[in-house]
Amino acid sequence: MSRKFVLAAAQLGPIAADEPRSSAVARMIALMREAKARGARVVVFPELALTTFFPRWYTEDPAQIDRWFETEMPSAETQPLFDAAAELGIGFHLGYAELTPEGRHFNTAILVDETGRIAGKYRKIHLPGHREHEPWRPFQHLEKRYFEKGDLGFPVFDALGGKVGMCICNDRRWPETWRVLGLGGAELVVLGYNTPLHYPPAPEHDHLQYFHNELSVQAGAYQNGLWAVAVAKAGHEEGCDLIGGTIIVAPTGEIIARAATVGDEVITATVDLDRCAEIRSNVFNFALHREPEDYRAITAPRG
Ligand SMILES: NC(=O)N[C@@H](C(=O)O)c1ccc(O)cc1
Repeated sequence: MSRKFVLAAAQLGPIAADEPRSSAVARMIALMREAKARGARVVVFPELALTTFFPRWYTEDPAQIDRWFETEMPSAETQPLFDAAAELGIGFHLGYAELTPEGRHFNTAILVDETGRIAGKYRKIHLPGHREHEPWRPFQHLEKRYFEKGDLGFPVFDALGGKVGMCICNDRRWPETWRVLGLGGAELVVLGYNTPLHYPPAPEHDHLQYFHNELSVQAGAYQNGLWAVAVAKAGHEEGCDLIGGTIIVAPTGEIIARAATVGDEVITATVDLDRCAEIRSNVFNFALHREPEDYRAITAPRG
């Protein structure tokens, strides 16, 4: 399989609380068709792409929470996305809230290959925000309340003719995420995000939200010599502004495609996985230049 292909990122605009899954899926199928028309082998959708970003609301009622979660994948409502992908012969990445048969809740993403097979699955490890109701905030960020920490590590999968790593949203801000994926051999990292423009604990940083997104993804790509795609759910959603800024980044750290709106939008770029060697055989040749003996502090257990 060729290691050079067109990658599409499909940014989603806001999803209303009362918007049915079927509507979000229809929007994604339209974007998938556009991606295919532009020659894409795979299309990357954001974190929690089937619903509104529900951790912004506090509830103590489990039923109110569980309605945002998927108990099967595909389900009757998401099957059309799988059918469209199989018909078009295109892979996709989808973030969703996962409720397991054992009653466990995860912030999850899957990678589906061109044949419709689930080739990879990841459960978010860095859960941001808080656990209890904090009424002083204009909106909540209750990921620590509604999700368990992921139990699948930072996985790298054989897909798209190469090695694909996965992480989700807040994970992108942590260098450890990227390094573990890089050490796992990832040549492309796919991730989605929901990032509010307003950061209530430090509003003086609001104007830096786009910058910090780019800084994190560009650094992760460059320092590990891999391609990265970061895809937003964006726009004014239930009174909360989410940043856009969907980007595709080369192993050199350069942004080679960028969304121009905060709505539904497809961006594409030609990705050549062989270009990882430009960095990985040189400045970040891990075998030659890494000095793990001196990195013990970052792997020490929490003290
Ligand atoms: N869905 C996410 O993981 N979003 C986070 C992030 O973008 O890191 C995040 C968490 C809390 C905030 O107040 C802002 C942003």
